[in-house]
Amino acid sequence: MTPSARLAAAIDLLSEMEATPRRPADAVANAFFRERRYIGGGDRRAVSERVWAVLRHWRHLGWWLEQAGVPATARTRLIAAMQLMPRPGEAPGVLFSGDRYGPAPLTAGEQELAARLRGQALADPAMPQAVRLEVPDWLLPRLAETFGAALEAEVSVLAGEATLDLRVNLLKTTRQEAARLLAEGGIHAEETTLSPWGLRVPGRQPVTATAAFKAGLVEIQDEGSQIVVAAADARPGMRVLDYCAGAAGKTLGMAMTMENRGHIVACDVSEPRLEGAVRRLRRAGVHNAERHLLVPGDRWARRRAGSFDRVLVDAPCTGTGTWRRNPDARLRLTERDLEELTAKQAEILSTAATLVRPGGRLIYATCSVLREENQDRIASFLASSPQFRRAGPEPGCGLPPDLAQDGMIALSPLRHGTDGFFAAILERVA
Ligand SMILES: C[S@@+](CC[C@H](N)C(=O)[O-])C[C@H]1O[C@@H](n2cnc3c(N)ncnc32)[C@H](O)[C@@H]1O
Repeated sequence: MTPSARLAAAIDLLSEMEATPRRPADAVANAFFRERRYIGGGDRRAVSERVWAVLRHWRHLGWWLEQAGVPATARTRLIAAMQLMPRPGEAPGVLFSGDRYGPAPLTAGEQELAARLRGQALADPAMPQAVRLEVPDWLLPRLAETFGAALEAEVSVLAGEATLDLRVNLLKTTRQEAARLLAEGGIHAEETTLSPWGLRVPGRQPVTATAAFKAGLVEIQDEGSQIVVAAADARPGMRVLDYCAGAAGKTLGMAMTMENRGHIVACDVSEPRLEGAVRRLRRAGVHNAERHLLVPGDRWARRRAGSFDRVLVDAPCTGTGTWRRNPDARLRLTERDLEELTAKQAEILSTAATLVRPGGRLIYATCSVLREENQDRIASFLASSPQFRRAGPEPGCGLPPDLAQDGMIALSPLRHGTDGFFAAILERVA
């Protein structure tokens, strides 16, 4: 594709995202490229990169368009992005070429906009703090409550780009051997500092195309998510429940720490997500796991009350800790979503708690950085559940010393280089 044709595709993709604002951007992009198989890998990456740069700086770009009195559309956002985040050798006047596959030439108004923004810095001192930090206005006070004096630094890193982390599957290989095999395929990974099973790959590399990935030796999993697996401390021979298992990201990790021995049940209310687990479990060589779809009125949980050594609740949450990967999620999140999610978290936690055996552990985790979903949720659960108390990590579970404070772990991209993750370790004492 010519640079102009790539820009035209970026305008189309961004327009589709604007037309379906509640849909995650990566789902829109996947569907977009599926319908346009003629767009090859390199072009796809270039188009996505341009669109994601807009998503990452959505509020900055919107602010500038508002100052210019120009409606925000896919075209105007991209013109603003080209002027405020210029790339060498690129100019809207040239790329909006009007040729066969390129976008229509700039209108007089768009030319005026381009001229007005040329040479301006993306961030302006007159911008409100929420715009500067690329967060919804209503959320800023909540983030300030979480991060205190570190607000600006923490949220700026959350707005950056994520690392690519792998969890080595010890059921099949060792960390050294996996790193060696990846290096043979041209991918040089470094050992993670917090997770004992992690490898960090610089930049965007095609890990899923490697023999190591295809053979189930490594799984893509953020280091923070691996730390949740360590906090769960699922050991060989235990009965373990992954209550919100999704496509089994953490089930895979726990099956590994269980050395494939004992029994693990992966539950979820979403059939497609649980379905997604099948291939991953097979690839990883896990054979101590079963899946269970939770349906309304299900008696499954009642029959298994008090029977699990470990219950992990990887709760549905705002995902504020994963904004580096999903910058568009910031735009979709509403106050109402947060209210609904905290209510759901409370309900899930109290049901899941009934499944823990006396002496067993309940691990509550989110990929959120908000107190309401994390520390406050645990405080309110403990206030109404005297049979549980916070517990320290078990020795040998793989967690670095001192990561947990009062049985709780709060990871952030700034302090730990991981996604924002929270985990609380609770023990059933009666
Ligand atoms: C954070 S995701 C889980 C991610 C998964 N554990 C992993 O590591 O890949 C939360 C999951 O909770 C599930 N969920 C939502 N409501 C639920 C409920 N009432 N009971 C159990 N699972 C629920 C969602 O379908 C979603 O898959």
